[in-house]
Amino acid sequence: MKIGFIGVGNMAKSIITGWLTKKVFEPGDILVHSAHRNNYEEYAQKTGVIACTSNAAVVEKADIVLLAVKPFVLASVIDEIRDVTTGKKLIISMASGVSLEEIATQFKSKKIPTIRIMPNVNVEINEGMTAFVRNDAVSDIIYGQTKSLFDSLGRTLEIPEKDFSIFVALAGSSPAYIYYFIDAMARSGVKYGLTKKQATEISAQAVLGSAQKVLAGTKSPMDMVDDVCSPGGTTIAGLLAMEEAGFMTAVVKGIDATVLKDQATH
Ligand SMILES: NC(=O)C1=CN([C@@H]2O[C@H](COP(=O)(O)OP(=O)(O)OC[C@H]3O[C@@H](n4cnc5c(N)ncnc54)[C@H](O)[C@@H]3O)[C@@H](O)[C@H]2O)C=CC1
Ligand SMILES: O=C(O)[C@@H]1CCC=N1
Repeated sequence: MKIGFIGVGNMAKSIITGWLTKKVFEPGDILVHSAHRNNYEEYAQKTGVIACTSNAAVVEKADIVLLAVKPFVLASVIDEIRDVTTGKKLIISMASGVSLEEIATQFKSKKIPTIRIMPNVNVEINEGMTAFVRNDAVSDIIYGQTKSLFDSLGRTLEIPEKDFSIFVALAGSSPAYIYYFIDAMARSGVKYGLTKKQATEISAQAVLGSAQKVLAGTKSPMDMVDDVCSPGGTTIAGLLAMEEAGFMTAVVKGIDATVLKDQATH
């Protein structure tokens, strides 16, 4: 099976790395094309994936085509590939804020099997979180096969399309917020004399262990907060100071802004 990428930016490269690591695809089964010839040709030389000379060539040669361009470019890309896209090709879009209906309108056909996904950059280390929804042209078999390709990149979840905006906030965009939190913790460590490297490792490991404990699912996060807050201790002092600075409100406002921005793309 050949898989093609239109757009070879941050997200496409993260997915390709995740698949090559797990040997889900060989480099020779991956076709790429993007707007910047120097970038994608050099990338193809480095990784062994196949560089195509146009977006249409990717569609002609691939069985599955991932549209990995920014949302505002999607319409012009579909204009370029419409004539070579038949019902035998599976189209996967990861563009935030662009619905399946809008994609079908752009293709001028409801018969193009299309899956909308929302991955995150952590697919690069096979620890991603990817949401899925499909249109009526995608059979159960194709859908199951496609989902298992993404299962190799981390966790996957089928959700209704109406929930994609909140999913973007909680999983697509949130790695940036979590990296930012880790960096803020690390800077505090530097303030107290640690090197940035030490402080970053300490903070990242604390986030990783905490996330794994939440996913283990024995207790709610709030119960675990209580377990760490010894009466009269350091943690409750720190937590209350963070709340005074608006920690919970800052997070919720950030998620609200992400959702609104995603909805504004519709
Ligand atoms: N970066 C992220 O963490 C995530 C991104 N996404 C979605 O993934 C998509 C891609 O995002 P990024 O990889 O971050 O963007 P990017 O800017 O890193 O990459 C975009 C790619 O599209 C190419 N491109 C631009 N115009 C083109 C055209 N006419 N034909 C072919 N290629 C063209 C560029 O050369 C570049 O390789 C977006 O729709 C975004 O919403 C979804 C989830 C997470
Ligand atoms: O910032 C963005 O628009 C994209 C979508 C999710 C992550 N990055």
